[in-house]
Amino acid sequence: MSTTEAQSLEVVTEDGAGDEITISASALKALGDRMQRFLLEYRFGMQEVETKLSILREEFVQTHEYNPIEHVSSRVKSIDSLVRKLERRGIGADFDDIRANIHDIAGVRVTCSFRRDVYRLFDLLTQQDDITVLEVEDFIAEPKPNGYQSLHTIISVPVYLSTGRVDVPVEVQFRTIAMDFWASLEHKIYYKFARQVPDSLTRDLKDAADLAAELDAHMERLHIEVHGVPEGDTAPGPRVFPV
Ligand SMILES: Nc1nc2c(ncn2[C@@H]2O[C@H](COP(=O)(O)OP(=O)(O)OP(=O)(O)O)[C@@H](O)[C@H]2O)c(=O)[nH]1
Ligand SMILES: Nc1ncnc2c1ncn2[C@@H]1O[C@H](COP(=O)(O)OP(=O)(O)OP(=O)(O)O)[C@@H](O)[C@H]1O
Repeated sequence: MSTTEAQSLEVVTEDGAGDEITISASALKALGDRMQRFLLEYRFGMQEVETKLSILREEFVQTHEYNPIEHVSSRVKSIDSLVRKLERRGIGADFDDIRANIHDIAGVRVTCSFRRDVYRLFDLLTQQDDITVLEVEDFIAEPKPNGYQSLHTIISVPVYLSTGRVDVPVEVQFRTIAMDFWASLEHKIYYKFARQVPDSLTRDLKDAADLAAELDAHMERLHIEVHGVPEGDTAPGPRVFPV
């Protein structure tokens, strides 16, 4: 097949109907290449944040003999998930529109030991002078109605490419192990019920989130009883964020 040969593609739309579109193989390849290139910038932004966190973690262990990070996970949003979000928000498939409107294509999740570590790590990351904080949502101070808790921020990180500097938005979610435990299971339940969770289950999930928050507070109290407040810890909890 030549690279310019026209290809007929069957595209299945939301209502299950099939649309026929015709596209040349070279146009298809160019689109694929642009998409890869588009996502690559987000991968680099995500890697920058991962490196910053791993430096903080190592330095913490060396200096304070304490590791406030339980684990870090990250992902670049899949094309499927991105397309679903664009449809949900009524955004067209234009790269500039996607860049301007979707800020969680690169995502990093930092699971900390205790609530105070969540805020401390947030400060240590966001106060670095090559980072710009674009948005903060504190769902720990104000949990979502279903009980979801986490501290979310969208930060912009500079990435230096052969073509120059690009500033890449990265969503960073900070949470404790208990918050992560709840959110992971809730996510599974939510998808099991195709986002239509029965009311009784919603109430049970909220109760479970409250229990997780109590457990966090309890374990943190015990930790402080045994180890005291960590040296240099001046950021124990929620406050007004400068955004
Ligand atoms: N398990 C779970 N995760 C959540 C919940 N709310 C938010 N999240 C996570 O946090 C991310 C960002 O949430 P929001 O700040 O509400 O995001 P948004 O961009 O305003 O809206 P959406 O991403 O469309 O939900 C989501 O993509 C999830 O990964 C929740 O109720 N349960
Ligand atoms: N900031 C993040 N860091 C690390 N993992 C994440 C982050 N955000 C979501 N995830 C995880 O990545 C996986 C894929 O999530 P996906 O991007 O498809 O949807 P979502 O972010 O949960 O929802 P939405 O479509 O509402 O943005 C899920 O397991 C989700 O928990």
